[in-house]
Order: sequence, then structure tokens, then C-alpha cells
Amino acid sequence: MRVGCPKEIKNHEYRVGLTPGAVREYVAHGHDVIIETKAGAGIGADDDAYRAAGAKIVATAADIFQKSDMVVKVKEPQPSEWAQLRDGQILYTYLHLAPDPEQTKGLLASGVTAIAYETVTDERGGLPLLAPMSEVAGRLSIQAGATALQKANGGRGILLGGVPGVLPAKVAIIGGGVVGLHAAKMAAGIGADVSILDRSIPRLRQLDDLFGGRIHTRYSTIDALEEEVFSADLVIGAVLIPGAAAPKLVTREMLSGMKKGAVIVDVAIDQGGCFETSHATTHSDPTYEVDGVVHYCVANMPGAVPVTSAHALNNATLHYGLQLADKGLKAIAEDRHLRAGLNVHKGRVTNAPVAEALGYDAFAPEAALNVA
Ligand SMILES: NC(=O)C1=CN([C@@H]2O[C@H](COP(=O)(O)OP(=O)(O)OC[C@H]3O[C@@H](n4cnc5c(N)ncnc54)[C@H](O)[C@@H]3O)[C@@H](O)[C@H]2O)C=CC1
Ligand SMILES: CC(=O)C(=O)O
Ligand SMILES: [Mg+2]
Repeated sequence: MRVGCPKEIKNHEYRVGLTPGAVREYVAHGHDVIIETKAGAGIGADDDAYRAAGAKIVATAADIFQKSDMVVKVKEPQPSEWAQLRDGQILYTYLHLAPDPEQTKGLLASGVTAIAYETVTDERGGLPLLAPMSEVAGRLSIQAGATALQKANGGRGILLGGVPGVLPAKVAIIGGGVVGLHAAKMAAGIGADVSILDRSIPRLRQLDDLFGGRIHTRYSTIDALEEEVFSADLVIGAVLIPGAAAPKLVTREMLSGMKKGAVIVDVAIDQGGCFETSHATTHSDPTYEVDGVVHYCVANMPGAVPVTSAHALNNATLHYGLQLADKGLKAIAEDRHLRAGLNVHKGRVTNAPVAEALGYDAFAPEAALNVA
């Protein structure tokens, strides 16, 4: 199979879908790999590094989209990219379709077979291709929040860890999954007073055990949520219902009960966000203010630390990428966890939560692929 990787074009997105190390693995499996020139510049991998790994360098993204049987990317295709996808081609990348009707329309019109990293599953009920970026974004959320809390950046001017004799800041984390855990590690490590809210009691038990009393866990009712959000200096939005649009847990009305200069980091923004007042921002202009509360809602947070993120992402995507390259659609038909990643196939939506969020009929991946 010919596998192609274009340079990412989303705002300040410096990750790359294939690192030179991943290219070497595809080549070892007998595949042709083409890479757009400078695709790896953001992680310090130049064209020669890709040539040494066995790839051919091409001049434009159009060359990649025209010549590849499978396109491997990081972020959801942008309008100029989805216009170049076609029937019979596999797209392997993050999609986040539920909050994005335009992209969904574009992918359906193209006829492409699109696998969304974020809905591929594993035996333990996890999302193995989302997890590494959630680890990065969870850790970054505390750095971003700490910066936004500085007075000159519009925040209330509180240091997360405090100092001896002065209380630390309060951090409320809504959603104790992968993002929530990694945000809590950073916040607790820096000395903040941390609460995590979740709807899963087994998960709250696990977090309580992990932190040995260093953080507070709370079952996420409206009462608990209000109490935590109203007293917090920094609120991290980290809920997920896989594939679906994020539930709006913090309403506009609730903002009026928050401290002036408090900061919200809505990591769940790639699924539409869990604050009613969230809208996606970019690394060039990451924050805005509503009712005195600073909002940070960057949808590609890991793009800020591409050297870490691109390698962590490739570690997770390589296994199924090789399966797809080796076997094509048969790989999806054979493996139920990869099938869970199939969001769009030949003009049909094949992920139920995406179909429900956007008002399409859902086709089971098995039916769309003619798998018994
Ligand atoms: N903005 C960015 O750059 C990035 C965003 N993300 C996003 O962050 C979000 C979280 O991802 P993960 O931590 O990997 O998901 P996860 O599935 O590991 O955790 C989500 C948690 O939310 C909890 N939850 C669900 N509904 C809830 C509710 N009503 N109240 C409280 N908790 C609730 C679940 O029980 C679960 O523990 C996703 O939308 C993901 O796509 C991830 C990486 C980068
Ligand atoms: C998961 C995601 O949206 C990202 O890594 O950018
Ligand atoms: Mg996005």
C-alpha cells in the first residue's frame, strides 16, 4: 500500500502523523511511504531523516492526497484537505465529528473511509489512541491555567501552590479520566488544593487510592459541581462520552457564582466543550473572558509540545496503522476495536454517537463493511 503523510495545517499544529521511526516500520512491512516536504519540521525531523527511514519526499499536500491509499494525519482534516479525499482511500487521524457538522458533510461527500483515533477502543474499555494526547493535554492544562491566572493575563493573580503561610489555589477538575488524572498529578505536584468530580464511583475509588488522600474526590451532582466551581480558582473541563458531544455541565448562569479572574481550561472543547460559554480558540489567541472568567479552549493543546506529543501519538497509532496498511479494509473487518474507530465509510456515518449528535442515520460498521 502507499501510505502518505501531509504537513499539518491547523493553527500552530506542529505534530506530524508519521515520525521517521514510524516510517521505518511501514517500510519494513513492504509499504511505500510518501511525506510532504517539511512535514516533520516542528519536531526537528528534516526531509533527510525521512529519506533515511525509507520515505520519498513530495512537494505538496496535493501529491499526498492524490497518490496515497491511506493518509495518516494528526488533526481533523481542514476544508482544503477534506476536498481532496476520495472513495477507496483510508483516512487515519483524529476527527472529533460530533461537534463538527461541516467536516462530517465533507467526509461523507468524499466517500472516504475515515478512522477516528479518538473512538478506537481496547480490551479494558479505554481509548488507546486518545490516551497519550489526553496525558499531554491534562498535564498542559495546569501550565495553561497557571499562566492564565497571572494578573497580567487577565487572571485573579494567585499562585497555584501558594507559599508558606499563604493558602494555595483551589483547582476543580470535572472528569477524572486520563486528562483528569494527569491534570491532578500536575496540580497536586505543584501544591494546589485539588478536587476531582466524576460520575463513575469505581473511578473515584481508584483516584482516591492513587493519591492517598492528597486530593478530594466528589461524585458529580449539580450541587457538588456548583460548590466546587464557585470556590475554585482554576476549573479544568475533562469529561468525555466517547464519540458524543460533551455535556454542558457548567452553564452561563453558573459563571456568575464564580470568582472574578478565575480561569476555565476546557480540554473537552474538541468534543464541543463542557462549559456553555466555551468556544474553540487557537494557540495564537488562546483565551477570552466571559462574565469576568477567563476561558482557555484550545482544541489542539498537544500541538504546543510536538516533540513529546508526536512521538507519544506515533507509539499509540503505529499498531493499527500497520494493520490497515497490511490488510486494508480487512483489518477493520477483523478487529472490533479498530471497527469502533470507523466513523465514516462510503458516504455513511458508522458511529452511533456521532450520528445521534448530528441527526444522521447510523449504520453499524459491520453492516457498512458487510461483516457478518
Ligand atoms: N483540547 C485538546 O487538545 C485535547 C482534548 N482532549 C479531550 O479531553 C476530553 C477527556 O478525555 P479523556 O480524559 O481521555 O477521557 P476519559 O474517557 O479518560 O475520561 C472522561 C471522564 O469523564 C467522566 N464523565 C463523563 N460524564 C461525566 C459527567 N457528567 N460528570 C463528571 N464526569 C463525567 C467519565 O466517567 C470519565 O472518567 C475528551 O473530549 C478528549 O477528546 C484530549 C486530548 C487533547
Ligand atoms: C485529541 C486531540 O484533539 C488532540 O490531540 O489534538
Ligand atoms: Mg479539533
